[in-house]
Amino acid sequence: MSAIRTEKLSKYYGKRRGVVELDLEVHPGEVFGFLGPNGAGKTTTIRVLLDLIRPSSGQAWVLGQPVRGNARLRQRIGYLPGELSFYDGLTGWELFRYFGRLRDRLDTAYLKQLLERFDLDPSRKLRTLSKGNKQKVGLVQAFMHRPELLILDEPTAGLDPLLQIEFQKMVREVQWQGATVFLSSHVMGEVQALCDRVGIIREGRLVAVSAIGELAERSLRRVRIRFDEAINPKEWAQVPGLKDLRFEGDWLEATVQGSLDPLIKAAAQHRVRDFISQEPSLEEIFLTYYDSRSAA
Ligand SMILES: Nc1ncnc2c1ncn2[C@@H]1O[C@H](COP(=O)(O)OP(=O)(O)OP(=O)(O)O)[C@@H](O)[C@H]1O
Repeated sequence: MSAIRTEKLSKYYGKRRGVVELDLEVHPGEVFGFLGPNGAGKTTTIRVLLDLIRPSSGQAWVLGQPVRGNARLRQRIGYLPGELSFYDGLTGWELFRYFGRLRDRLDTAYLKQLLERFDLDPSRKLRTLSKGNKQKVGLVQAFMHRPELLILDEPTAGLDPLLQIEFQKMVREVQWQGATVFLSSHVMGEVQALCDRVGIIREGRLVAVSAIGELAERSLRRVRIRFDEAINPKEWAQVPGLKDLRFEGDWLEATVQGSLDPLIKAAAQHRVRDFISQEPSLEEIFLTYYDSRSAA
């Protein structure tokens, strides 16, 4: 059983594209990052998964069940919306009690523990809270019933760095306890730190799904090699996968696409004194991927 599955899922708002023929699969127990620029279709996908909007065509399943008209599924999902403003007139407590009633479950001890972890005062009306504090309310309500699946739309938007770390700890804990986490994000560092796999969505279409490590392998990395002697530039022109070659005395610098192997084999013909390979950040990976797709 998949935690989330969509099949040829499309959503149009009139003529405007939301998402197009999305085939998505999230495995139970994984943390899956859903990445894409503004307007790519992340929120649209999430809203379909929660049955808040209906797709134009295609289907979606959550925890093995069709999402359509399946209100009971919501009790098993923790959802952090991008915007909580709908509940502005309530205090934190009122909101938590309201959700407790909706879900038929309120574990006050666990709730208090979450409030403490997120350093949140639940007695204030949501309207009076800063963006960061509102986000904390949203996170607490998403986690408080220990859901099997968490669907989080931009979970750390507005959180300070310490709370971002606390959030990451929470995600790891619930994953350890068996939950699945699906999160949309622009924050590459967070995705890199947390996610097992990522899906990249662009203009409504899923353009890549990959384990974080594999994504890194496919992308560019900057390499610097220092040799024991000055080197001859001509020798390197034929090495596959090298771009932007630069030579400075006994240093060679290059951008490598794909496998490092040809470069390492060529370098091994000489005495190597130093070798520096810079792991691409997810941001670079992302840009590389987008650039190569748009050039194609
Ligand atoms: N209610 C709506 N009516 C019309 N168009 C919409 C509506 N909601 C979304 N769209 C359009 O659908 C596309 C996908 O939007 P969506 O909000 O899903 O993207 P997103 O990836 O979540 O972006 P962001 O990161 O900015 O939240 C966009 O072109 C957007 O303008």
